[in-house]
Amino acid sequence: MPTATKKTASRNTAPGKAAPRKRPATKTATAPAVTARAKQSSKAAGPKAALKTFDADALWALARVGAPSLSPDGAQAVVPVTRFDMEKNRGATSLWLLSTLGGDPRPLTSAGEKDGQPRWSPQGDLVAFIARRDQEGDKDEAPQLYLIPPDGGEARRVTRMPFGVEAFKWFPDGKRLAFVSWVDPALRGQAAQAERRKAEKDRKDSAYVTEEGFYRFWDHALPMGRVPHLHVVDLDSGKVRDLFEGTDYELSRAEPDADSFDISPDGRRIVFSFDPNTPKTLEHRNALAEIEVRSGRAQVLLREPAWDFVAPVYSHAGQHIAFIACHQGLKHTMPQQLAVLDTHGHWAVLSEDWDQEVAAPLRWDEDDLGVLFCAEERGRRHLYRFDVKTLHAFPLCEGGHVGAFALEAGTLVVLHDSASFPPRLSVVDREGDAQDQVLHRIESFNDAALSTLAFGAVEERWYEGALGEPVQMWLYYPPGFDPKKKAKAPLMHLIHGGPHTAMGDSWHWRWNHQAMASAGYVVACVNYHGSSSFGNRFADSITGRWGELELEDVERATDLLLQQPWADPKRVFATGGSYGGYMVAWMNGHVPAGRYQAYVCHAGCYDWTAMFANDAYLWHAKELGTAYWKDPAKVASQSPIGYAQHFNTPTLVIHGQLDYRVPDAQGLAYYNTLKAQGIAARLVWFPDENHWVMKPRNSKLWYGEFFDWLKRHDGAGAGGKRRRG
Ligand SMILES: CSCC[C@H](NC=O)C(=O)N[C@@H](Cc1ccccc1)C(=O)O
Repeated sequence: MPTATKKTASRNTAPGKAAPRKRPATKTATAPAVTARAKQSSKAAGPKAALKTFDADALWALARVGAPSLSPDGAQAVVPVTRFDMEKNRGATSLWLLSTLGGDPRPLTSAGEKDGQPRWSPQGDLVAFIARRDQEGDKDEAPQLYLIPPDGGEARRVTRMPFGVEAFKWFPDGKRLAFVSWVDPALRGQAAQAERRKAEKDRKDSAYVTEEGFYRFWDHALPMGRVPHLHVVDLDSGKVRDLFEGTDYELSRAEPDADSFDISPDGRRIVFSFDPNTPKTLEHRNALAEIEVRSGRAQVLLREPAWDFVAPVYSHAGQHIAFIACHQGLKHTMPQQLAVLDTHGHWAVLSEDWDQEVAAPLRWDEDDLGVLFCAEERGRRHLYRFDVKTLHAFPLCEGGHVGAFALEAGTLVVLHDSASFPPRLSVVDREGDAQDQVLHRIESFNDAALSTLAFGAVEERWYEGALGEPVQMWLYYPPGFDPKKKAKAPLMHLIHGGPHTAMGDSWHWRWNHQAMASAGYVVACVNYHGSSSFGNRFADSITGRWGELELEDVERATDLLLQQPWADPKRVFATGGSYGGYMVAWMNGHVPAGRYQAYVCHAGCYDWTAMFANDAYLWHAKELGTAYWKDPAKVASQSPIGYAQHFNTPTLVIHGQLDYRVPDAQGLAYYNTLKAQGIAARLVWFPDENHWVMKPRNSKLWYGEFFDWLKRHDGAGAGGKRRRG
């Protein structure tokens, strides 16, 4: 399994359409030198050892490999690796060094610390990373920047930012770092910020008071009165300068990361994306500005009210800036496109004729004639090189799912996963023909564990969905599934969120398809109308009529699957998270009793009017086609709450209190409504989880509750009847 040389997923062709364009097959080659660690472990597993069931424990026992950074010569990669301890209910991230030529991995920092976002210095002599450490009795109150030589030694703390460090990049001279920290924009100097930090800490009252339109995000309140500024630290002196001090500039308040700015190759300028509007909202369109590092003078490079501009990166020659442009003024679902700005202020969208969404980060190829980025395509995610002259996108590495990449001195490394293996690192062989794409594995952190586990087959299917249009569905089968066997198999829809996301041949740490299939279910993931990766028309098709086409797509899939001889009509379930949770609540109000034996609704959207309490309240109004005060009936007609009188199916409702994307009142209102009507329902409410369940023990409980609920309603009883809770 871990060193598979072929794709696990088979595919059929979209009905009424030409076969998907021919693309190179991905092959995975064994790394030039297999590590001793991998050798030992596969020996321990033994060729005939019985394979174990892939369950929550096995899922959490796997190492989680993060995005790589390459040494300037491309010979080594540094990566964060997180391991969890179910017993202790926590994880630890440490940094590992991997040779891109083959060889044993080497720990750079020791486990027990949360060391993240490693970046190799341009000279190759240091690795910088962000950590919160207790070093020689000196404990960080917030994450700080650290440096460590790649050949070992102690890590050195380089910042003591009162409010911590979020993200950073190296200056080309290797002597400075640019980084993000949230500060009070009214104050000057680090001492004043430190005072402010103390005042925040000593505060005895606790109210959050604001006049901002954007004040909470995902699972946290934004700092009151503080905003993200770009800073520079000089590594020799430790001196820190706030580049935005005394200006109105700030980076995005929605988790500003290292993609929101870039340093010019001569180190003199920094380009960044910012929201030029006041007050800020999550829905504003960003502009691009550039700051001269020495003088601190900033100027707006590009601002177009109808466009959102993010993720700028300089070309190697410094003559061009590639960035992501999204024409939201035209339509809020417009795709993110690749654009380039030159030194004369001319800019152009390059990927206009390419019906795929460009994802950050962007990276100029070494010849400055192409830009590398990842993009989804029909339930997969590939790494592309977009040629800026021919405007042609060429896949450099096909997923599965390519999550991240790094390029240095001709060495291209990808972090990629599939339905059958978690994220792993490989070197992409760029020599030769793409038809014969070869990946060289450079680590084997999970190979031993995976070799002891049973995984089922994965299949891509196309069928005629709503509007008579082709719809893609992925089927994950239980290990050893034999369609010819007499015993019937239960069927489970796993409905994705978004709605503008997609499920496919990828690994999922929270809703793991294989873990669900391993429990005996044939898991169906329908990429319903509205899903991303099938072009803008498909994504936009549900605007103003949420629920309608998606339901038809799911229902048609159920019809199709129930025709299979192996399908057990008494054990049909639908589960989903977030927008997928919305879908199962919608199904409860629209599908006749008995069709599905039970639902699981995780963090589901239930009432689009009350959803105005969430952090993205302006976004769903656009998706629904109106705001509730303008056309309450239209909003109600797209809300499951409007169909409560038709609810009929037992439902497990799960929600986290720290969920600001879909506030837990949504789940509680749904649960209370089911209870009030005497419909079987169970609530799993986490006081310490957000939109996702992130803690090992909570996740294990989640899987247990999930499967118990389906088992309890698996058709032996009164399918279709209302059941008393
Ligand atoms: C700028 S907000 C993006 C919302 C995002 N959708 C992506 O397609 C999302 O978080 N979706 C939630 C569900 C949701 C839908 C509408 C409003 C709030 C939440 C999800 O499914 O994860």
